[in-house]
Amino acid sequence: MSKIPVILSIAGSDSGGGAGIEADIKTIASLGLHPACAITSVTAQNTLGVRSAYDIPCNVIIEQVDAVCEDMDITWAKSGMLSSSEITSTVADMVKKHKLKLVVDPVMSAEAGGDLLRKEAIRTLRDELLPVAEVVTPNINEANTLAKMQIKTVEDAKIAAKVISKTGIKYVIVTGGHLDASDIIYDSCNDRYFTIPGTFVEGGTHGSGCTYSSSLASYLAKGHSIEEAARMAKEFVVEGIKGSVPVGKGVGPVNQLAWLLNNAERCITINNARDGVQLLKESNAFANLIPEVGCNIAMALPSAKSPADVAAVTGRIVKLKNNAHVVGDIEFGASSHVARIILTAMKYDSSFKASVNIKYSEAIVGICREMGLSISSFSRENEPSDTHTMDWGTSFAIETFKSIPDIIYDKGGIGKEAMIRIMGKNAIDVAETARKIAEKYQP
Ligand SMILES: Cc1ncc(COP(=O)(O)O)c(N)n1
Repeated sequence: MSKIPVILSIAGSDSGGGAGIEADIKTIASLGLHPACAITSVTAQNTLGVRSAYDIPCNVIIEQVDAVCEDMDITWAKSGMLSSSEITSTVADMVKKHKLKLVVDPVMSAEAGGDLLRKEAIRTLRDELLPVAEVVTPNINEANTLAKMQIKTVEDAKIAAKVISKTGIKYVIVTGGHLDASDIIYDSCNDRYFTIPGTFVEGGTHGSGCTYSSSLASYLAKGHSIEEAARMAKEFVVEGIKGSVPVGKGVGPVNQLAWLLNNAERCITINNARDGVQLLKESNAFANLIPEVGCNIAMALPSAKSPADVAAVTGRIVKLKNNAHVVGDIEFGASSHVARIILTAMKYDSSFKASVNIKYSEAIVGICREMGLSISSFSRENEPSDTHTMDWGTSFAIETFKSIPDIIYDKGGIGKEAMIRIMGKNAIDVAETARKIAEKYQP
């Protein structure tokens, strides 16, 4: 059995389940690593703010860290809420004792309101904890406090990162949720900066700092460079913010499982497209249905919004010596034509996530009719000038039929090959239909 890294989170508990230890455990587990934890404070908290906090006695924090470090092989840890100078100092001692590589999230207050750090502990954080840590991940407000600055621009954030690095820490990452959404990394060993670009996204952000720092520690534990880990951690948080669901009356919590679920959906979708392609490849007759321009089979993610969310064959499927020849791999964003057809159909019925285009002939349409498939069509001559043919044509055929038909065809136009599209719920279904049509077709 191969071992998986264990990440130790030394942080406070959020009874609301959005931030703190609860966020860290979900994040680390989602990334396939084992989360261990040492609780520093128990907060009575919800999405509206912190009601109270009970600090765990230092000896109990020490016992928790000793217990897991003496048993498990732990290299990377992260710290979150360390409310007092004593707790901060204790954690610094434990980091040294167990030779932990530490990512520090310098938690100071809860986003929804409530201080989580006593003022006098800021000095201990700066003087004792940062010198023994690897990375610190302040947001703009935290960077202002640590660097004693008022950051207004990305240039200011760079200066602040360098100021904070004077504590002796290797990397300072100023997260940019308040500036232009990019994150600034300062590497003090090599005196260089990296910028991780980003765009603002809508969604719940409670727990975003905790989620970022624990995903960063996880990616570092997996062996990624600081730049790679920071890019991937940002992506993890962005998916969590986009995927957040409101669970209270205040600031919505980041959904730490969104990244994992999206990944699972992507695997399911790619595998389905791959199985569909395999069916077409194995069919002896399918090559006879391949149009001059080639064909593609595509399968969309359930939440697909653009061709980037649709898996298809990168170089289409072409006819080569009477065989179906698959050119390239199956990837997201590989099709624009078939992807647009699916995206349009999904606006009417989101369960129709797949399509394959095949050659048009009256005989083939006749076979479809005999097979009992529902059929609709559009004519390129009627297309308004300001539209995209596949968006308009698919909509037209669906609206005339009053639901999504199995088959949408058009007879082509000047320089445009006539085409049939098979519509379906997944790539295996549409490939099966294509195979059955092919078996009945005598070219
Ligand atoms: C126990 C604990 N740790 C950290 C945070 C900060 O998270 P946020 O700033 O998103 O509220 C929190 N609210 N509670």
